[in-house]
Amino acid sequence: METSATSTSPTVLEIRGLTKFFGGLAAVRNFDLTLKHGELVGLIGPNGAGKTTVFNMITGLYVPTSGEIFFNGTNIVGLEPHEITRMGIARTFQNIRLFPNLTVLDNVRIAYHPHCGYTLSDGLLRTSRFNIKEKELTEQALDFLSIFQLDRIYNETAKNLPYGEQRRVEIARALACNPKLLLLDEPAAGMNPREIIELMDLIHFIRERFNLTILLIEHQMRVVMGICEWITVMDFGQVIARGTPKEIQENPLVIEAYLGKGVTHAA
Ligand SMILES: Nc1ncnc2c1ncn2[C@@H]1O[C@H](COP(=O)(O)OP(=O)(O)OP(=O)(O)O)[C@@H](O)[C@H]1O
Repeated sequence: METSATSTSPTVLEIRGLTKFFGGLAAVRNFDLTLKHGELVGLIGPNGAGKTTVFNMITGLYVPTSGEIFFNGTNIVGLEPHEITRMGIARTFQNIRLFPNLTVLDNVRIAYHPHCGYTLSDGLLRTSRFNIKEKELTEQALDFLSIFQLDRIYNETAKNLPYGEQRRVEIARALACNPKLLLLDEPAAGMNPREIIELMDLIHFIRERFNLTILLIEHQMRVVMGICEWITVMDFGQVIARGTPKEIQENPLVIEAYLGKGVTHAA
């Protein structure tokens, strides 16, 4: 399978012994993962396996009970979500979290605002600096939208878009933060077959265009098996298998984890 990562690519993310308890429940236990620059890796497992909890710990929404998460060599455990975003980790959510009543353009412009270059008082007083910077921001956001072929619908209200386009806007907004690592949480959920094919092309495209490393949670096996170079499988909070898509499809522990729970689309 085509990959932009090689065995000598630098390590972007290294997770060691990551554990999260909610009361007596070990949602994630002793989780390890290493991502090399440019890799596209899948994280799969039955419902409740602990995948989103891993994402929530990487992005600082949950503080791990124990364990370490190194991003480009820095342990990011204990940092605030906005600090982690600023360091270069972006994510999308299982349920799309756009601002439904804002336009496509404004949804993306928001991602640029921490770097907008004007102060609150500039904004309140509508100074010339505010006007110049806002114009620059709009042009930058429109250029960015054109990369995703979303410029033609820049003025549409987000909630009125078809599901697949909302996902594209959400991915564009995540990339506007200029991340080095992108975490995608079930991007194909709710998509029709045509949207799924477009999504697979988009994920390949953004990896190359933005020189990204991507970690993907996905229940749609067609997507995971079709685009990921490596897959890690979780069940009941623990890693039960790692390997290539082919190895994972043939792994008896994986088949049992899925079939045992009545999910028949794993193989
Ligand atoms: N904030 C929380 N408080 C208590 N329990 C939680 C919390 N978040 C997750 N859990 C529990 O942790 C376990 C793992 O949940 P998680 O959402 O990480 O699974 P998942 O693999 O992402 O599942 P799915 O594929 O259904 O999204 C589940 O039993 C879940 O109920």
